[in-house]
Amino acid sequence: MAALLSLTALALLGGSVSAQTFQGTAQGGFPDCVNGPLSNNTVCDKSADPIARARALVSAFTVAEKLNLTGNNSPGVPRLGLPIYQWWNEALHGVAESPGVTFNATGEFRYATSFPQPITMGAAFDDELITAVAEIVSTEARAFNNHGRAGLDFWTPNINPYRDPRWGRGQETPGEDSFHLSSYVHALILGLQGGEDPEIRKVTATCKHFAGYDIESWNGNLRYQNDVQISQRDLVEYYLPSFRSCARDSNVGAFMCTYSALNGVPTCADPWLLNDVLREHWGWTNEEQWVTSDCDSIQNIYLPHNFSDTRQGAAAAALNAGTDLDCGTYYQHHLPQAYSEGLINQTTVDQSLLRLYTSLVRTGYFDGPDAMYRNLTFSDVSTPHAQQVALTAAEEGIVLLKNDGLLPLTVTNSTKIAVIGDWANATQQMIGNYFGVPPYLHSPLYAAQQSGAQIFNAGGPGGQGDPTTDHWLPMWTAAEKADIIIYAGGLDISVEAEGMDRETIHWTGAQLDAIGELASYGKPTIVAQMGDQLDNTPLLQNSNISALLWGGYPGQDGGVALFNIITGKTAPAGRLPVTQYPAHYVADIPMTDMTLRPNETTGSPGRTYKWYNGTAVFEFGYGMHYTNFTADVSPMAASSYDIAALTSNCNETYKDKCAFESVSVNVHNTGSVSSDYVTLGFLAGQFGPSPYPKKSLVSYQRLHSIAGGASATATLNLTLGSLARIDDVGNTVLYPGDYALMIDTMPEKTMVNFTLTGSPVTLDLWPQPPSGGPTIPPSDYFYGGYGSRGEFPIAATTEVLEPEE
Ligand SMILES: O=[N+]([O-])c1ccc(O[C@@H]2O[C@@H](CO)[C@H](O)[C@H]2O)cc1
Repeated sequence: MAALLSLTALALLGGSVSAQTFQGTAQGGFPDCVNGPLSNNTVCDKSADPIARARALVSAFTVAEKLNLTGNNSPGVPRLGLPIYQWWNEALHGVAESPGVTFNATGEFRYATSFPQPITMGAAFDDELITAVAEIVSTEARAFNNHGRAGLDFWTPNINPYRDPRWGRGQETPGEDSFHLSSYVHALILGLQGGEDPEIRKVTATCKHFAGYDIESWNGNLRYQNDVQISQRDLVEYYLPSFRSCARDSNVGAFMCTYSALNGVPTCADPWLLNDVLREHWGWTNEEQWVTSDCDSIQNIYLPHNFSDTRQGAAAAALNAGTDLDCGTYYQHHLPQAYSEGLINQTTVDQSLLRLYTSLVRTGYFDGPDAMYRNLTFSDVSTPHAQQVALTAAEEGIVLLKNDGLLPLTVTNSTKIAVIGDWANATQQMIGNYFGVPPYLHSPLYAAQQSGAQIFNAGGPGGQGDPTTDHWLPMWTAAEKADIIIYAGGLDISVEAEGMDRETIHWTGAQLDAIGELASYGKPTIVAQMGDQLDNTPLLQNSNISALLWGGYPGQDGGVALFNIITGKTAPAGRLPVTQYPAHYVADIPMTDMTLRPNETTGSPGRTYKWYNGTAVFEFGYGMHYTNFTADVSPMAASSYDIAALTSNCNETYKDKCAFESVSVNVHNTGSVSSDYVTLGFLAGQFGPSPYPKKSLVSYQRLHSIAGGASATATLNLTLGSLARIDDVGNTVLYPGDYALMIDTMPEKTMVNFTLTGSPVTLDLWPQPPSGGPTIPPSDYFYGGYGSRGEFPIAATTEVLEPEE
């Protein structure tokens, strides 16, 4: 009879299998490659090829052991001295609490650096910053791993584009633009994994959620159940580029599929998506890189998707499609049955385990105590450098949206400032979701108090819905005593988070009432809008509000960053990474409409800056400075280019990666304040299939500290892919037509025109799904069979089947 072991029992097993074990932690330490049972196995031979090493290990497992190694709670193989291993580790914006990551209550490893949420770091438009952040995260992750407090793979980044302003997890992403996401994620993976293709991978990053996942719970549509309908054109143009960047261009170690189904097929059971697109079309290797399910999404293939009639059928469908690891227990429970029924074979199981263990080999897991990164300790965590980068990341991501000249604020000992609002004394709010324990949390109030000014503080109106006003009096008292009023408020993760989409993008609760009354004092008033975007129209229309800043979730030093910007210690240069829509947008289009272009039949006004046909409150890319800039583009090499010549001169395997032109942009600071400047390059033109995007971001570069009166040069590298558009079936095509390159936004600072001549050329032929596209009409967004068995949800079991030997 097969024995059932509880996870607790499995965790205890670690003590008997591992050379180094860490009592009370989720990880089992490293295998003993010197004296342990594996010491003569090739997996312990550092000079052997990583794949051969992993293959030797996998061939030492029995079938029962193999099947039991397919869940995130890996029990290891005690008889071989293979320790338990927890694959589920998180590090969205710093090493984060998760099943595989544990923080100590006191002493060493009680904290890790907590950077801003990606939505704030996205606003920095600074890829070098992102690599620097990721290098710190991976260093700290390694230090945690060395002490049994984290694994070696991390389920980050979340790079689903922030398509709809209601999405509760938009804060986890760098924004709405697919080119921006692709560039950002490349920089991030470089820092997390320790290079393009390092001999020893620092940590394995995981691009999630592949693909088309961006609804939590909206109008009864749950993420576990949704069957999103996306055309091939929209997939290639918008939903997939960031994932292509991960797989094809950044060599990321792992992917995660989604809870939802895409065009009728749950993504974790979709061989077209996981094999034809990911592995074959994007050249993601078969032996080294693995796909994990989302947590319990294998179970969702059975229910509520009803994609398989049996539980073992659901598990087999996922494994056979290319989902190598189950975050959950469905594989461990049901693959034995699937195996005995012949639904899966050993070759497929071996392939998945080979991918998983090659990834551990690549991180030096079997290389002993002298391996690279093993010397990292708690002294490498939260270093002065890490603290500085966390502050810089927050400063770079803050966006100035309105300023009548009040900012930067001069602060002296006699300045009287009221710091009011639900975010005035924000601590935990600043780090959003997927957090660890930060070394400190410096609130706006803390930062204001450090400035030497006289500070009067009051909490806010209870911004997320408190209907009472009996605690409002301190707001008026503080405002009356002060000369300047700062209101810090907005959203927090009590209303936007995983499992929770928003219904409104209005300011929440009674905040507008409170802000309006504060502004009516007639004193200079500044609003810091935190959390994700809200319709700020009322604040723009109120002439008593002098300045408005957006800060998102700015991390452990967010308050200091905000105050540094307000006082001009640091000049603002962040740009909105998403469109700020008017509040009626959410009534104009259901969240479940995945289409991007305006549509007269459905009434959709379109999505993102590329297609929205209404008037945005603030455009994607908007951001003010404390100075003025001009930007002049150097002439292109030609005014007309022949498509045939461009493509025949291109020797890349993937033609869209071929260089087109490097455009120099001379940026001149015409004011007196030293400031960063984000150079955004957009391409526009009426070519390819209509309706055309209004413009598309094709390159960006953040220039640093340009002194007043000085100039700096940005280089915008354009590729053939920058010029291409996507046809109706997803092919990437270069079309003849008139093109315009624009710098900056609102208003464009400069424009260069050029022409492409000749016949269209396909740069990338898209692999069609077997069905040839969506089978469900766009009006029927969701799978009809939801809950038809009446069994959903099934509680996840905490027991793991240990098959017989
Ligand atoms: O059961 N839980 O505690 C639990 C917690 C988080 C959770 O979310 C999923 O797990 C994350 C794994 O990285 C994915 O990004 C997210 O979709 C799914 C399940």
